Amino acid sequence: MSSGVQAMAPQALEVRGLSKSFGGIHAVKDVSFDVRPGEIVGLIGPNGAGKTTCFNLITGFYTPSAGEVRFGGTPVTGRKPFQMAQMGIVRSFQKTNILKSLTVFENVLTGHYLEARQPLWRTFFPGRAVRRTEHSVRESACRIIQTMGLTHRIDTPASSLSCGELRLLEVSIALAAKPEILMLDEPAAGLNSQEARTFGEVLKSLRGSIVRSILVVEHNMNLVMSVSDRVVVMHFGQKLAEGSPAEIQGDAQVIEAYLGGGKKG
Ligand SMILES: Nc1ncnc2c1ncn2[C@@H]1O[C@H](COP(=O)(O)OP(=O)(O)OP(=O)(O)O)[C@@H](O)[C@H]1O
Repeated sequence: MSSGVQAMAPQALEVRGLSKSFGGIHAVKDVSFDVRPGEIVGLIGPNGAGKTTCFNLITGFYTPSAGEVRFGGTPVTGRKPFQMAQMGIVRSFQKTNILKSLTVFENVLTGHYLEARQPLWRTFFPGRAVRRTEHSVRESACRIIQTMGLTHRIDTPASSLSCGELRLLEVSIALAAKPEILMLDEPAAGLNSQEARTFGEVLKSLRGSIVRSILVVEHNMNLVMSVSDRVVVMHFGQKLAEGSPAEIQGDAQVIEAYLGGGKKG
C-alpha cells in the first residue's frame, strides 16, 4: 500500500542490554531481543514486568540507564521520540492521540504531521507542491482507513465510535506516520473476544503491506499467540524467555511466572 515504505531498505530493531532504574527499582534489567524485518513480535509478561518501560526506552520517551537500541544497524539510543518516528519507529498511544470531536478522517489526517509539515510562508502562498502534498496526504488517509476497515465510519466523529473502532483508529493514526516498525502498547485493551479476533486479523494484514514489522505489548494471550511470529517474555524487569508462540505456551518458567505472579488477561 505505501510505496514509500516498500521502497525502504528493511531495517531490523536490535535491543541490547537495555536497563532502566527508577530510584532503587530495576524496571528493566539487561534486556536484549530483535525485531527482524517482516516479523510480528509479542512482548508479554505479568503486571509490572517492565514491558511499558521497555517500550518507552525503545521509542525515546525514556533514556536508558544502560544498553543500546539500534535500528538498521544505526545506534539510536537516546534519540527523541519525534526523531525515532522520522526514522520509522512509531508507537501508538492508548486513546490519548484521538481528538474526540474530529471525524475518523480528520483524526487520521492529523497523524500525517511528519509528511505534511510546511514552512509558515507556504500556508499563505500555497503552491503546486503544497497542493500535491495535501492531495497525497488525503489519499493516504483514505487508504489507511480502508485497510483498517473503517471506511463506513470515515465521517463519523470519534466520540461516536465503539471501543473496537477506537482501537482501530489509534492504530490508523500511528500508521499515518508511515512506520517501518509499528509499536503497539496494549492495542486490544477493553475489546471483547470477537473484537480482539477481528483486530488480530487486521494486524496480520498490515504486516508486509503497510508496515514492515510490528512489536506488540498485550495482555490478551489469545491475540498475542495468534498474531506473533515470536514472543519475548519479561518478568521482574528481565527477559525470561523467547520463542515461538507454541514454545512459549509450553514453557514451564513462563507458566510459573504467570500463575505465580498474578496473571492479567
Ligand atoms: N516512572 C516510573 N517511576 C517509578 N517506577 C516506575 C516508573 N515506571 C514504571 N515503574 C516501575 O517499574 C516496574 C515496571 O513497570 P512497567 O509499567 O514497565 O511494567 P509493565 O510490564 O508495563 O506492567 P503492566 O502490564 O501492569 O502495564 C514497576 O515496578 C513499576 O512500578
